[in-house]
Amino acid sequence: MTIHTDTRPTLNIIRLANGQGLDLPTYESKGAAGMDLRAAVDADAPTILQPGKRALVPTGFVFEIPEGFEGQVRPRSGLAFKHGLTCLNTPGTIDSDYRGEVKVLLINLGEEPFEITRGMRIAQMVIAPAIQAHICEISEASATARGAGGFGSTGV
Ligand SMILES: O=c1ccn([C@H]2C[C@H](O)[C@@H](COP(=O)(O)OP(=O)(O)OP(=O)(O)O)O2)c(=O)[nH]1
Ligand SMILES: [Mg+2]
Repeated sequence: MTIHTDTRPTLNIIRLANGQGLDLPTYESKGAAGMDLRAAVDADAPTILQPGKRALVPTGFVFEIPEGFEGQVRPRSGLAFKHGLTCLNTPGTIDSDYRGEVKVLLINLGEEPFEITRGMRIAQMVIAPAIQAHICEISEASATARGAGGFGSTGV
């Protein structure tokens, strides 16, 4: 017998005035890691992103990320592949104590202007565990086989 229990954390979200009528963020498949975020730009005034330019695109929602987790805002590969559209600060970090509107910092690395219309799925957000470390200054780092070797020190 299989006992199914829903162990997913709850994500409370608050719809803002500019989010009225927008679909909620959605997991587009059963196993999708990220929920797609939609552009809450004005329906009558799409954002035109010129090549090389960036824009902070509103999503229309406040997300109450559960304590012990973060939201990671990441690009959608289809938009990146087809149009060169990506998130400049990827992954964007949404703190669990942030109570402002989640926004997506998009940049057009393609050759053509890109039109961002209302409701367009512009990015995705992954909910991931995030722990805070106890930060403790000490005088000397402990010895390891790697030591200070990095940046290719183990070869190719
Ligand atoms: O893509 C992003 C990245 C951040 N944020 C919001 C949520 C996050 O909790 C807050 C702060 O982000 P971050 O710590 O990356 O920016 P900062 O430059 O360090 O700003 P702050 O001094 O406010 O922490 O901004 C977004 O809406 N979208
Ligand atoms: Mg910060």
